[in-house]
Amino acid sequence: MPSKKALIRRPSPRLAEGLVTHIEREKVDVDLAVEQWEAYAEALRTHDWETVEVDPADDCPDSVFVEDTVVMYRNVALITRPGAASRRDETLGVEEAVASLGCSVNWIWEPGTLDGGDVLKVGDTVYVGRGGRTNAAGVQQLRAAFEPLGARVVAVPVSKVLHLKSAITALPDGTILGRIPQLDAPSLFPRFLPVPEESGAHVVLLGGDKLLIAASAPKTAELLADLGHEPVVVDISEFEKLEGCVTCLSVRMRELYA
Ligand SMILES: NC(=O)NCCC[C@H](N)C(=O)O
Repeated sequence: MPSKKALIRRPSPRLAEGLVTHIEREKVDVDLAVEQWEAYAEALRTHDWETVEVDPADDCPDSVFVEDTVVMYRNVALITRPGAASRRDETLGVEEAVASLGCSVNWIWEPGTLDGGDVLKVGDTVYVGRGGRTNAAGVQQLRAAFEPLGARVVAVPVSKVLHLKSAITALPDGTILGRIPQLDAPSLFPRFLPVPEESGAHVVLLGGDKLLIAASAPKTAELLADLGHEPVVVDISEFEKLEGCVTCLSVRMRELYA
């Protein structure tokens, strides 16, 4: 059944202590981050997504990046086991939230690790990045959870960026957006549109032609508008300092049985 709910999670007051792996640490303005997060949530609501706030996890600096803690396929919520040990407590509140929305709940178990940022769904194809945060057992467990539901799981090596979705996302027609130098195996993706900026590789599909995209990717927004899409621009500079992007601040739930 179609639904338009999006999980979001308010930034922790300790956001500035969030993990940084592939970029230099820069000072994060937490007040500005909260304003940016509120504007992001408002952009979702403006485009008919009902936002559902997971209880805040104030002791978890990276908890705003809620995408990493759960992967949805149909009405099944796969609670992850984040690759970074410091992020594992984030899943508790998320599990409660998805259960209260009526999802079937499944889990990644030790020794598996998987971050939601490594999972890109394009129709029934589920690409999963095997890299710094997601291990082989995590890939196997994802496959076991979703293939019986009709998914085709394609594992992709990821060594150059934090997550698979740091390098690519997909347009509504399935075209993959990204930058070839950030990919280990670009030939795995059948239809590929190179973008002019790194953060241009990240879009959130809002419905119809509308795509949420970061203010740091103006040339990509222009390119996408020129191809008939409607970019909806949000400034997420404070989250980008922590290797976050537009995708990681929400989890869209499109097939709830509510
Ligand atoms: N899915 C995502 O892109 N998540 C971003 C997570 C950033 C966070 N600082 C981390 O390193 O885990």
